[in-house]
Amino acid sequence: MRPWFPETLVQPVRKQPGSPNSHSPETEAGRRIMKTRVKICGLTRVSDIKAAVASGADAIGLVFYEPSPRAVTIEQAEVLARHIPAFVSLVGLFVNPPEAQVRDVLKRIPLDLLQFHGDESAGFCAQFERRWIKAVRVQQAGQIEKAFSDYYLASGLLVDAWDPVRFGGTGQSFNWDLIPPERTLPLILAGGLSSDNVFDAVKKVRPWAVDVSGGVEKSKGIKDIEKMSEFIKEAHRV
Ligand SMILES: O=C(O)c1ccccc1N[C@@H]1O[C@H](COP(=O)(O)O)[C@@H](O)[C@H]1O
Repeated sequence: MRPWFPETLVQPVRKQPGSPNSHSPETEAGRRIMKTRVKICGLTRVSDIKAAVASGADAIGLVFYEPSPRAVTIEQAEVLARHIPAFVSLVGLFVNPPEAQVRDVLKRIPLDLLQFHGDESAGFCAQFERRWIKAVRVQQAGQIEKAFSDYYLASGLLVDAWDPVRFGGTGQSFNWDLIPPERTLPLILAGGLSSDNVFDAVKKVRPWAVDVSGGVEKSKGIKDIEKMSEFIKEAHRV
């Protein structure tokens, strides 16, 4: 298994002969230099997008899954997308979508990344000529290792809590001990994160990025400016 690590993003640090790779996140140098990326998901208002960007969000997620209380229409998304500045990524979240739905959204919304949060196959995810990440709803040991292999063409693997009814956005966390330390793709940690636990989560899991929805809301689909700002501060404090 070829471990994934963004070596180009880490300042080269001279390595002592015989010491571990100084570019690894497990080393002191890696720890000092890595900044955990933050995605805020499920925004429905321009004012929330502006606040998330001003707080330092690296990515904004729009939900194209109708049963979600955070879902937006293509028309709403067109307006929201105009407020995403350069160097902030716009992510479109789908759950088991018909192929035509993804294509319709892509025709009108300048998405940087597709997030597939259902039971989509790797072949399905890879057909849109757009970078994509795959969510795994973690229930048992070994599932994440298998997903690293099944979805090796993804730009990242998102790990979220499993729920018998809902596909995500549940506000529930899961057992982080099930996350393997060896990773072949950038790992995005999600599920029940908030400013209360994101520091511990980043410290323990050392993810490439964190993704939050419910933990920074006032009510479903309505974000709380203070909570977003506090969340990003805490994620970067590690
Ligand atoms: O946000 C939603 O409504 C949603 C609906 C269906 C699938 C995924 C959804 N959101 C994603 O779920 C995780 C965890 O969210 P939370 O922080 O626990 O509320 C996150 O990756 C969202 O992008």
